[in-house]
Amino acid sequence: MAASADNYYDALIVGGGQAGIPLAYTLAAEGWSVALAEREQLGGSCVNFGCTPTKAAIASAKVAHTARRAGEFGVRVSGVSVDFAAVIERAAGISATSREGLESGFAGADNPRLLRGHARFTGKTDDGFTLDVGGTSVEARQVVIDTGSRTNVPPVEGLGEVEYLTAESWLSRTELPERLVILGGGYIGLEMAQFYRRMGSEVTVVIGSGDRVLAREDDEVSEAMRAILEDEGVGFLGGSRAERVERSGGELAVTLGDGREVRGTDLFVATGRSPNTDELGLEKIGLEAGKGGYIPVDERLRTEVEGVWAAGDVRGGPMFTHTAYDDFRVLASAMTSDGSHTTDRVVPYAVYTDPELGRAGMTEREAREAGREVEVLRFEMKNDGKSFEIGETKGFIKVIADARTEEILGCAVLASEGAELVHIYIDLMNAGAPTSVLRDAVHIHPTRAEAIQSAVS
Ligand SMILES: Cc1cc2nc3c(=O)[nH]c(=O)nc-3n(C[C@H](O)[C@H](O)[C@H](O)COP(=O)(O)OP(=O)(O)OC[C@H]3O[C@@H](n4cnc5c(N)ncnc54)[C@H](O)[C@@H]3O)c2cc1C
Ligand SMILES: NC(=O)c1ccc[n+]([C@@H]2O[C@H](COP(=O)([O-])OP(=O)(O)OC[C@H]3O[C@@H](n4cnc5c(N)ncnc54)[C@H](O)[C@@H]3O)[C@@H](O)[C@H]2O)c1
Repeated sequence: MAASADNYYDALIVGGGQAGIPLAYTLAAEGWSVALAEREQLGGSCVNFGCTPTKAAIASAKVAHTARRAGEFGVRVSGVSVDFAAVIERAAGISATSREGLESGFAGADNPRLLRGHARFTGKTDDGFTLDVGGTSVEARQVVIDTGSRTNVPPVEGLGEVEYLTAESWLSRTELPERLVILGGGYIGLEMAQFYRRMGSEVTVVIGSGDRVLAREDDEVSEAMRAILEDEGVGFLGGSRAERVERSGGELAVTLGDGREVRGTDLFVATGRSPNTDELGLEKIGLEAGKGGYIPVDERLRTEVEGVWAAGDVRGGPMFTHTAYDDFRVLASAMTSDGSHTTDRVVPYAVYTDPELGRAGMTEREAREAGREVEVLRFEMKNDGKSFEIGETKGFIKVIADARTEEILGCAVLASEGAELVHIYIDLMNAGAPTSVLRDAVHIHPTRAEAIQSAVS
């Protein structure tokens, strides 16, 4: 494919996120003329306010926590205190370094070319699409939508009149909230609850209509996670959504649907994410977003309009960096090769609390609902030698296996470094291997990988 005249491209990628950037380079290397439109910062949610800075901040929280526990290890550390502004500065710095790496890749490059500005469709041509990118008209034969998501602001009365933190804004708050109320008991709510608590804030999480944090997980996982955070002093209110917020004096009062009230100095809204598909001019090309604004795609990430593809958070389904990155591989395969790489995949994920929850596949509830005959295997981390020796005994491992074939259907590793350890199961799942492969293997002693083996032995 030949490079074309100015403002005409073989492919325009809308959004410089986790799928868009690698795809731009891959298509360009295949000889396509490629442009990537980005309205804010390269790297999207993950690099600029999501995975990268949250995990950097969580690392600071772990250091503070470990320093406070030093006495348990016979080490004297006196007067542990947190310089919150420095913690934020470190996290923001790590985020900036990652972003600058992406920026330098595009600097001065002609293919792929970086176009700055909001992109929206303006129409369809005989062999492609026209778009406006920050006031400039652009034409492309194929378009990939990778525009990510934003905080879903719930219909809570008074929310528009008060200041609140979100996933997008937390990095600009350099003063430690004294008493923080978090709306949402999902990934963001829990990770941030433990972070702020370890920094020194008083924290209350309003879970929402249900009573369980991480509502998709099995009851025992949700309950253990809540108990671990309660142990560190995080408060929870479940069973009712927040319905009204008011500021009076220096305080915020959050009223729940059942009349209960929780007060704090600050509010963090973490009630889910909405796809950035409402300002794309999809109607100009006859593409209709589905429920919740997500763009319906097939297993090769084709939308209903030929020549338009969607990747990452906007395509519905799992909203993670690693799934967005795998979407890039699906698209590269579909757009330039035989299309054999599809979204039929084992999807793992982790919640970066301490201990971490590493997860893959079905929960026990999902496996039973799917009619599978299951064997449930469980191992307590307190019974693992290495975990005992290093003082990281919280949590457990749960494996759901097919009772007949021993194939691993799902697993939950709620343990220190659980996000790393779970990969042993993930690789077996991808290989379609039975638990006997792990049972008969020799694992090094003492390691926590022994616990992964003990769970299935
Ligand atoms: C606080 C937080 C923590 C997270 N932690 C993790 C984690 O630990 N692990 C994990 O796997 N996932 C995590 N995620 C999720 C992960 O960040 C997202 O799933 C991932 O970034 C999605 O990638 P994407 O390519 O779909 O979109 P994004 O990376 O968000 O990229 C979309 C880009 O499109 C741009 N854009 C939008 N509309 C337009 C337009 N019209 N024109 C031009 N540009 C546009 C945006 O500015 C943005 O740069 C976290 C998310 C949050 C919010
Ligand atoms: N470690 C990770 O991989 C990671 C970390 C953070 C975010 N993410 C991604 O970001 C997405 C969004 O995370 P999230 O935590 O915002 O969403 P979530 O869907 O995980 O949780 C949303 C929570 O908000 C609650 N809620 C909804 N309305 C409410 C109201 N009015 N009052 C109180 N609570 C209310 C829900 O009951 C639920 O507990 C995740 O699905 C995930 O894909 C991933």
